[in-house]
Amino acid sequence: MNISVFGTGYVGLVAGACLADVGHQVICMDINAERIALLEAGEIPIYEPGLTELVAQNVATGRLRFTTDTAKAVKESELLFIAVGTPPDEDGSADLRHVLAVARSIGEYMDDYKLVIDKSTVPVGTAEKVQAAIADALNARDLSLDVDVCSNPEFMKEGAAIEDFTRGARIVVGTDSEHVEARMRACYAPYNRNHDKLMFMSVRAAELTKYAANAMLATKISFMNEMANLAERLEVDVEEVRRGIGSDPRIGYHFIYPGCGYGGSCFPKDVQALERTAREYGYHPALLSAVEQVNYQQKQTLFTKLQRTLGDVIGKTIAVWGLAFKPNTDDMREAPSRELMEALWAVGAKVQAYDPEAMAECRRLYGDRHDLILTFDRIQAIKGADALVICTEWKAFRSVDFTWLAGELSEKLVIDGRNLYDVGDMTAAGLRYVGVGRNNLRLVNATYSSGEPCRD
Ligand SMILES: NC(=O)C1=CN([C@@H]2O[C@H](COP(=O)(O)OP(=O)(O)OC[C@H]3O[C@@H](n4cnc5c(N)ncnc54)[C@H](O)[C@@H]3O)[C@@H](O)[C@H]2O)C=CC1
Ligand SMILES: O=C(O)[C@H]1O[C@H](OP(=O)(O)OP(=O)(O)OC[C@H]2O[C@@H](n3ccc(=O)[nH]c3=O)[C@H](O)[C@@H]2O)[C@H](O)[C@@H](O)[C@@H]1O
Repeated sequence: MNISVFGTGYVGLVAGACLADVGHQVICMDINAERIALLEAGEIPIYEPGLTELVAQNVATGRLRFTTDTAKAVKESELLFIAVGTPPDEDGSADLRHVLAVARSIGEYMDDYKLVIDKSTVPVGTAEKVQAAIADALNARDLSLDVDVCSNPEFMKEGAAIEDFTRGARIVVGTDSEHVEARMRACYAPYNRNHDKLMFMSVRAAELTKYAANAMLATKISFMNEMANLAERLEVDVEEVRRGIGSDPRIGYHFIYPGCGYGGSCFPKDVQALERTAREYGYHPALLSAVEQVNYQQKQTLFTKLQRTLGDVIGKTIAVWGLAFKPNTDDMREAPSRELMEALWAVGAKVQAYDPEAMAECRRLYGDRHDLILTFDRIQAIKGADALVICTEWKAFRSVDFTWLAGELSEKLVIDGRNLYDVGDMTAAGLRYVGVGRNNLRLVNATYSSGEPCRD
């Protein structure tokens, strides 16, 4: 099939490359000329495991092409995927500017039937707005052409995006048209061989399914972070509780890892946008507000724990391991590391940071500043530091020589935002170790008693 994908970000580029890989003819279009030039030169603007090879292979076969030419992308394909960003607007709702700009361009350039597929995460009712924007542009040209709009939300995770796209649990399509159903079945047939993963539903249900999925996952995380904060006060190790509840298949082990708060480009913005939608429709979303509130509080936990254990962080040098919002990506959008570093800088502390993939992104975000040193490796980040804080659970951080670490850090303090280590091993090496919900803040600081203040 001839497919165009608008937007070559995490979703558009992965979707485009995967669809080309199963035999479709794909054009990836972006208004960012620099990005397209990079892609045409064989460079990938983001870090996503396996993507460089997948793009190269499919460009070589001629099935994957890049362009900044909107008219070409509209005219040459029947299936038009919209995969542009939907960032939060000032009031927290999803900003549909980019989605509707693509819709207008489709109406401006189409000259035969098109099936428009909303892959971006968009609020309930957006497909109708996309249809209206296309119709307006067609009217302005005095044309009446058939066009269908369906919803096909994406559930991939960064760092495992190719695997998720090609072997995801389900493919949700919102449509009430038999023709659209047939075309979408044909498009996804290569991924649908073993069992039927395609789920057809109403357009509005598909749009809400995407937000409900992200909100449910964010709720699990905030719930577990709340348990961690409680466990700390009850002198319980939350990791034991995690194993205890995860073993119940009704709960499961996924997304119950306590930590320093969820980040990334989606959970924060999608929970906020769903909350906004609820309010718009006269419903008070008590649970969603609490999920957000717990996460806001959790993102401060690393700095609070540092302050509580060190007393004062002014003038200290803090080593930070992990800058990306999660492992296997270079994405630092809403990353807990940013909250920590900005809080440290505000009180006059220095940061020595290392991340296997996000160093360039960190430099792009913060530029050259005297209180940020990006080191060549994780070892260099420790040299001359007073304490270590772990923000991202990259595999390479899992095995460490604790005795060496205790010898290097002047305060012998490790704040572990991802609970990577065993409390006993760390203390045996002479380290003061503070995890999240690990019942050990009291051990490292006798003055700690009342816990962190609750945010109203
Ligand atoms: N990042 C992720 O893992 C996932 C994201 N999503 C959703 O998918 C959508 C896209 O997300 P990302 O790929 O992360 O965004 P992104 O910000 O990485 O990329 C968006 C791209 O769209 C381009 N763009 C903007 N306006 C355009 C236009 N008029 N025509 C063509 N290109 C245009 C931008 O230049 C940019 O390259 C969002 O709605 C997001 O919520 C859904 C599932 C996973
Ligand atoms: O809509 C989206 O963009 C995507 O959002 C998430 O994917 P992503 O943000 O890439 O990454 P996740 O693995 O879900 O992690 C999100 C955040 O939650 C945190 N997390 C995750 C799991 C957990 O148990 N604990 C926890 O704190 C991670 O550290 C990270 O900061 C969803 O998992 C995807 O299904 C969805 O498609």
